[in-house]
Amino acid sequence: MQYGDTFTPPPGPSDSRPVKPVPFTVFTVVRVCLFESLHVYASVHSLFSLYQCLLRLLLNSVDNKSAQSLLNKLIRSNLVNTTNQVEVLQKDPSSPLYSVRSFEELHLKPQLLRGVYGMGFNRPSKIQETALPMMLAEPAQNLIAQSQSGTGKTAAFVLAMLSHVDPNLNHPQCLCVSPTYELALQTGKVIEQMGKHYPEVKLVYAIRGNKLPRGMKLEEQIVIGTPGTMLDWCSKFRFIDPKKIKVFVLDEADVMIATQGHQDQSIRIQRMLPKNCQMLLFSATFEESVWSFAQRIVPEPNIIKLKREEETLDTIKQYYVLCNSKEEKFQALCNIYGGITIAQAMIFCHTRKTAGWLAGELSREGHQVALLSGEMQVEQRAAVIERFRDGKEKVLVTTNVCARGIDVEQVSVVINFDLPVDREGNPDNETYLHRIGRTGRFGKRGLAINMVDSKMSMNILNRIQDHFSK
Ligand SMILES: Nc1ncnc2c1ncn2[C@@H]1O[C@H](COP(=O)(O)OP(=O)(O)OP(=O)(O)O)[C@@H](O)[C@H]1O
Repeated sequence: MQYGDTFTPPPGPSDSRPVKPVPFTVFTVVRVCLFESLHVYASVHSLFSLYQCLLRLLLNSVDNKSAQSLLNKLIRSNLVNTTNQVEVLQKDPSSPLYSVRSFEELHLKPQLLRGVYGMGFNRPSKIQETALPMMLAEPAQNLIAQSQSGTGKTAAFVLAMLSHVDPNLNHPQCLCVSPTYELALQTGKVIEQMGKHYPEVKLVYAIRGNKLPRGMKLEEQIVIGTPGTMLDWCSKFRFIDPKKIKVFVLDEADVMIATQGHQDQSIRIQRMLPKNCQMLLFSATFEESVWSFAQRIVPEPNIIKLKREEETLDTIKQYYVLCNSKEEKFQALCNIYGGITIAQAMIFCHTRKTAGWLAGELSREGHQVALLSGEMQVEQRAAVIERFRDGKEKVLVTTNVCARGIDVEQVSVVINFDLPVDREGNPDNETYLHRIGRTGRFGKRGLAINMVDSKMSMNILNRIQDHFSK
């Protein structure tokens, strides 16, 4: 058994965004140094422990208890001090959570400021402090924005929508298009939480299953949904008058274009909107295809883009475990099961079949796991995610259906039981990034474990490493 630690020091200050650095006070430097030393100690210690744990597995002295207790230590050391860590990261110019401003300085409405603080947000993240002034400017400015998974994009555009809405007008004014039913519901929840003290603003979901009577005109100011239903509501059923829309948000653009039909539907919605409607597009990754889609849909945009090496988060440690077969991967997983369930874990498989098999085998071993895969009804999928979010299940076995956007704060471990590959068997770098981004949300520490079972999968992992230069 071998391990690969891809941890590299955080990159230097980014020049890709117009952020003014603040002078570091002695106090800040001392705090950061102290934190970093503790962090390095914890990392070295953790690495050593993981190495031992993996070595034991290799030597086939599969001693469940000690392997588990070592991994437990590793994971615990990654779970402590998260609040402190977020605070430190928000003061570190190289962090995506860095901020020189407070929410007060962003001139939010008082009701929204209360909503933000009520959610426990102390300071904006980099994407929030950079994007919000552009999104709230008059006249409206368009934006194409990239930021790493879990750095606060959703919160940013939700704030923008809530800021622009006129609560005295009872018709849709903001449309937000998400690639999946689950993501639409999740964003809706953020709108509800953030708009808690702004009850005049109402929200409706344009998602499959939400059937409205013919001829109805919506009174809610914000509509959030998936592209197909949103398009029907704007054109076929005319529940929405697209000419009255002020803000159009396209979330997870990379996922959107990966789904058959979503790209065209989004473009058709956009074509119905007035010229002065504000267009906002967000994505965690920007391959060439996403980029050209973004430019088609967002005219004259402001652009916030990351450099390639900034795409992965340094708060997520990435390892790999070498095995020889699917069964060996399963055995290795059983050995570390106690560790991964200290908090919550997501296990990604390439196919529904493997996910079903793995969930079945883990259950037979007496482990309590949840299974989420594409063939389930959307309502069933939402219920599984809800149970997982409430912590009723500690482990979720899934396919790529859950790789993107799902925000469950307590996920501290992501396991790639199968590495992500595209239809041609090439590494799927974007999916890799989205999968590991389910952990390490907003500065929390996370662990990603990749299971390698052949020369071919080792080659794929190496290519993923090369792609991100990490
Ligand atoms: N300023 C903030 N302070 C503290 N927590 C925050 C802040 N902004 C967002 N969060 C929290 O961080 C987590 C990730 O935020 P969010 O879902 O907005 O990120 P995202 O960039 O949209 O992620 P993804 O790319 O995976 O969709 C959420 O749990 C959110 O509540």
